[in-house]
Parts: sequence; structure tokens; C-alpha cells
Amino acid sequence: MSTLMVVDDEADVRYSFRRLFEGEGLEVVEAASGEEALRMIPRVRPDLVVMDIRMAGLSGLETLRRIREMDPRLLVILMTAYGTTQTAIEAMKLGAYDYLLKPFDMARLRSVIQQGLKAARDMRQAVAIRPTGGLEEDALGLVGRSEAMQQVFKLIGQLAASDATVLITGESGTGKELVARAIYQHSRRSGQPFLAVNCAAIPEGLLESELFGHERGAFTGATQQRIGKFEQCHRGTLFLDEIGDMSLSTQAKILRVLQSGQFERVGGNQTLQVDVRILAATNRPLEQMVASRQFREDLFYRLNVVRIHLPPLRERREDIPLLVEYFLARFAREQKQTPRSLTAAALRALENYHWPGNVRELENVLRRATVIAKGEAILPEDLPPEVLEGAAGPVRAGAAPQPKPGPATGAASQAHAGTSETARDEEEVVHLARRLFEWARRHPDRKVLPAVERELVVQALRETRDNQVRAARLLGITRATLRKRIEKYGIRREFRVE
Ligand SMILES: Nc1ncnc2c1ncn2[C@@H]1O[C@H](COP(=O)(O)OP(=O)(O)OP(=O)(O)O)[C@@H](O)[C@H]1O
Repeated sequence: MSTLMVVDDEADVRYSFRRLFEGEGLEVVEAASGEEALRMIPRVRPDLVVMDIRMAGLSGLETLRRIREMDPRLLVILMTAYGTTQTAIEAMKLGAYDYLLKPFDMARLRSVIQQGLKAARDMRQAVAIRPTGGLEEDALGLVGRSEAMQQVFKLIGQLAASDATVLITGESGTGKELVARAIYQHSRRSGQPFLAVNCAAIPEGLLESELFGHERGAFTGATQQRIGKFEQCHRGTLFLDEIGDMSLSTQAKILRVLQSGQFERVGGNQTLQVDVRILAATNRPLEQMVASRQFREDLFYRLNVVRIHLPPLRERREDIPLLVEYFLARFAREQKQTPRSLTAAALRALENYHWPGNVRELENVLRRATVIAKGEAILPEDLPPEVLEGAAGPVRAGAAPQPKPGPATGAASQAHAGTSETARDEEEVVHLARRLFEWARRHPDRKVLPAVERELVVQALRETRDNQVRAARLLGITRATLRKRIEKYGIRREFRVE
């Protein structure tokens, strides 16, 4: 029988785990603090630990660090109500197996625990991996709650111990440079230089000299010797942005540095040797460019050792509210003002827009809105016309939002002016359903309808403290139907009451 250890200072949570997983044939042991867990582990020898990050006394991260020292093969899953980048990265960096966001999605909880137990079984034969580094505080300014961004944070954490070349892909403004900086800050090279070169912004003739330097007299205008970025970056990390915009001859030189660390300054014949980690980014389809021989295949494979893809913002709209909150707080800090708020209609407009310029465009739109908003809150009319046009009018599931003719300033508030309360509410429901549908489209393996139905029932029961009559009324169904759903999804009492 496998043993699951639950570490949480909230007795309710421990109890819920016990009820849920003992029913599934696991032995569940409880620890009320990090200290207690550390004392119990050598005796109990659990197969898997599930632990809260926020606990009185020893924090979850610190406990994790000590567990990893004690037994690097013991898998730990962390739970957090705060889905910040920082904790996610730190957790993975310290070697957590996974982490779960509270409140739990029961299906995900079950599957993560099952996966963890399976990995623990496999791990008994595997070689132990040592944890790296300590805990350091930094402000990466990289936020996101979507599954896609959570995966990115995990990868950054997992990459911390490695010097691998990383290729970061994604449309312009999706945060590629920010991710590169985060990888660097969490790497062993964080005490060494980080330099960024935007290959598209430098004229082709000058790019080689920028990267490799040149000797005096190498070409007209080369009046001084120049040290290039590779040399400046010795032992450090070089971020090559827009790598797809480089000539084939520069590509050949980059390949050589990647393979051997060697290059010559332009016009020089002395071979120099450097130790530089390369992080590269592009918004161009490199695979296609390889096929059409615009990009060297051998370089592509050298760069593509680890790939991080950042999806466009329109494919992770669930990140928008968090990004808005983050930017508004940041602008307020910069301007030493209290943060502005945003009305529900304005947020709806932001969530419905297709964001061709991704996070950078959202940041710019919000910056402008904070400047022009007259009151404490940002209203739809403070947003630019294209954002309102993309979002005005009732949103129909599956249909592209229709552009609205006529002068656009204030269009959204006008569009809403004659709308009744009920119509607006319905619009809200359609809007939520549309977002769920988008999620479902990206996760065809997950059964969205039953999952949503189950969650709605759980929420209604919690809200009404398990009063089935009131819960049924809240959901617009009969009590008999509610009962059937409780039975169908096996919703136990402990998950119905907080
Ligand atoms: N997840 C995020 N959290 C917070 N800010 C973000 C995030 N993603 C992007 N940004 C912000 O958006 C702007 C664009 O990000 P960045 O420059 O990293 O994008 P990029 O993909 O490298 O763009 P390009 O391809 O045009 O160089 C930056 O100001 C960055 O701070």
C-alpha cells in the first residue's frame, strides 16, 4: 500500500485528503507543520508528500528544501493559493514534483497524485537528482495563471541547473525576452553578465561586428578595435533576439561558437575562445525557414535543444485579469499614485479583444488608459477604438465579434446604454461560456461539461453550507436534479462545506 503524507496547518484540508484518498486505497498520514513532517519522514517513509506552501513556522519551500536534502528521491507536490510566478519557479527549482493551485480541481488533484505515486515507484530505481541553489528573492515581473504559462514557469525552474541552449518562440510581445531574463536569473550564471542583441534591429553589415567585434581597419569606418558581445559576455549569457533575421554567413559563425566556443573578430586572424550560454528567440517559423533554406538546419538543431513556446495572449485569455492587475499596480507604483481600478465592462472589452500585439499591446493600452481616465476607475471609453470594436455588441459563442461602425470613443458604453439588466447578465453568461469553450478546444482530452457541472454544484453547496434547497435554487434546477448530480459526481460532504 502506498503512503501519502499531507502537510498542512489547516486540519480541514488534511481531513479532506484523508477522506478522499483513504477511500482510494492509500494510507494517508498527516503532519500539521513543516517541522513535524521532517520529524516523521524518516519513520513513516511516505511515497509521496503533498504540502502547503504557506504554513506557520517552517514554510513549504524551506521544508521542501530540507526534504530534498534528506531524501532526494522523495517526491513532493506543493499546494498554493497564490499562483505567482515566483513560487511556481522556486517550487520547481527546488525540485518539487508538481504544484497544485487552490481551490482544487478535483480531477486534476487525483491525476497529479496518481502520477506522483507512479513516478515515485519508477523513481525507486532511478538515479537521485540533487537540488540546486538556494532561495533568492527577485522580481521577474512575469505573470500568468494559464496552464501554458504555468508550464513555462515549471520549465524555467527545471532549467535552472542546466546550461542548455534554449529557443524561445512566440509572436511579438508575448514575453520572450522576459522569459530569457528569467532563465538567466535562475541559472548558475546569474552572477555573470547577461547581454541582449536584437539581430533584426542591427543592419546586417554591422551585426557580425556587434557580435564578434572587429580589428582596427577591418572595414571603412573601423577606426578602433571593438570588442564584440560574445567576448563581453564570457562566462555569461547572451540573448539573441530575432535570430531568424540573420544572414547565412552570420548563422555559420554562430554555429561555430555554439559548437566550439571559437570565433575571430572581423578582420582579425586570432582565434578567440569563449564560454557563453546562448538563449535565442524568434517570432518567425524557423522550421519553414529551414525547409526553404533561409535558416541553417544544423544551427536550428543546435538552438532547439530546449524549446519554450509562448502562446499568443488570445489563446490564454485567462491571464488577462491577472496581467491587468499587475500592470495597474506597477503603473501606480511608478507614478506614486493609488492603483486605478477597471470596470467590469472595460475588463470584458479587454478579454474579448484579439491582441495582435500580445502582452506588450495590453501593457500600452493600459498605460494610456491610466493617463486618460478621469476618475478612479478605467471605463470602456478610456480604451482605444480597436479594442472596443473588437468587443462591442453582445458576444455570440463561436462568432467573431463584429466591428462597430461610427465614431468609436465611448462605443462600448453606448452599446450598453440601452441594454437591459437581463440582457447584460445573459451576455455575461455567454462570455463565460465562450471562455470555457476556448479552454475546452485547447484540451480536447478533458471533459469540460461534466467538470463544469460538478464544480457549479460544489460551489453552490459550499455557498449555501450544504443547504440543498437553496443550492438547487441558485443553480436554477430542482432539488431532485441536484441530488442526482451529487450522486453522479460522488460529491462527498467534506468537499461541500469549506
Ligand atoms: N507574462 C508577462 N507578465 C508581465 N509582463 C509581460 C509578460 N509578457 C510580456 N510582458 C511585457 O510585455 C512587453 C513585451 O515583452 P517582451 O519584450 O519580453 O516580448 P517579446 O516576445 O520578446 O517581444 P518581441 O518579439 O517583439 O521582441 C514587456 O514590457 C514585458 O514586460
